[in-house]
Amino acid sequence: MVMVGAGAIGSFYGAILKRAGCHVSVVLRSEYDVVREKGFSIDSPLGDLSYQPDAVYRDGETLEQAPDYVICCVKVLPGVDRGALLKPWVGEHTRIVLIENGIDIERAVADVFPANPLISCLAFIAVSRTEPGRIEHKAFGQLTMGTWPDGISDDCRAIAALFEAGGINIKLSESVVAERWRKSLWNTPFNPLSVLAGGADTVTMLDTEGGEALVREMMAEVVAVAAADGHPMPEDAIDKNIAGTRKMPAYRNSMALDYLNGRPMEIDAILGNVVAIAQQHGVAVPRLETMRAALAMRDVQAAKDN
Ligand SMILES: NC(=O)C1=CN([C@@H]2O[C@H](COP(=O)(O)OP(=O)(O)OC[C@H]3O[C@@H](n4cnc5c(N)ncnc54)[C@H](OP(=O)(O)O)[C@@H]3O)[C@@H](O)[C@H]2O)C=CC1
Ligand SMILES: CC(C)(CO)C(=O)C(=O)O
Repeated sequence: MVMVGAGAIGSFYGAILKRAGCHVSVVLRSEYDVVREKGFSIDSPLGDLSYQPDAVYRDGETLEQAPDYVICCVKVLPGVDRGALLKPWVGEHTRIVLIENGIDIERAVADVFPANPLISCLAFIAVSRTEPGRIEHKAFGQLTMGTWPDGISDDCRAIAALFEAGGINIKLSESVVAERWRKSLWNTPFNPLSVLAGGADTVTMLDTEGGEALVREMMAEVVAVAAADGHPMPEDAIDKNIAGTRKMPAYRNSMALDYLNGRPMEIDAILGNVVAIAQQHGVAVPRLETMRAALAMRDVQAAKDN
């Protein structure tokens, strides 16, 4: 296995594969020296998952023998060409696995590797990097996965079995695109809203006057876009999402953490692509459009200020 991008998600799921007995290599950028020297230190309710990867590479190195699986865990950002990033590590028979948030994020990779099997995964986990090479896994960890654009191939079952052997619950889905819409029902409202509210957690967003109503309205827009795109959701999907979120302790999502740490945010993957699909289908999404424009302004201003 080669993990391309081993921040919070890549290093955590790399640890899981290591527990399953896999040979796990990582491709790193800023953390190359630290991880080469000390490995990853991972605090987790599953136990101490700290490990030394079998090999640590820099971006752009090459391998004599291509791996069976390349697992892409970088943020989905407009300036990041994931196809180019993966290229050195993907051979003729390599299966590509994405563990990343967002809607319609597979196409850019599939276009570069049309002949390689592509497995798309959604992570339901709270994990973050606290310092270089140090990861804090707070809760959850389930992966939902399927072959892109649909079906469950043997390759998909094989990698799912490895994650399960490492202690992770897996949901296999015949339609990973529908699963992305279901996750988007949560991420598309909550992630941008938390940023525009200055890094608000879930309890603040739901309990502030007008907060839950706004989240529900944004969710209704996502439901309408998903349905127009061929992925209708159950009628109680919004109620269930709100009730589920209310049961969780106050939680800051990955975009809120990026914002608070001055890192680029996945605005297009999580919100912009939903707005673009709404426009293709002629679905009105005034709240999502407003959020997208306001977040884009924040990004532009941050770039000017830094
Ligand atoms: N964290 C979480 O709880 C959750 C995250 N997700 C999703 O998972 C995905 C990954 O997120 P997360 O792990 O949190 O993000 P992180 O920022 O923690 O990690 C991203 C990693 O990608 C690396 N990277 C980026 N560009 C390159 C490059 N050119 N070469 C080598 N490495 C590169 C970064 O390196 P560097 O440090 O040098 O920038 C970093 O190690 C995102 O799509 C996110 O939305 C989904 C659910 C929960
Ligand atoms: C659903 C959640 C909150 C964690 O899995 C997430 O996707 C995020 O933090 O962006």
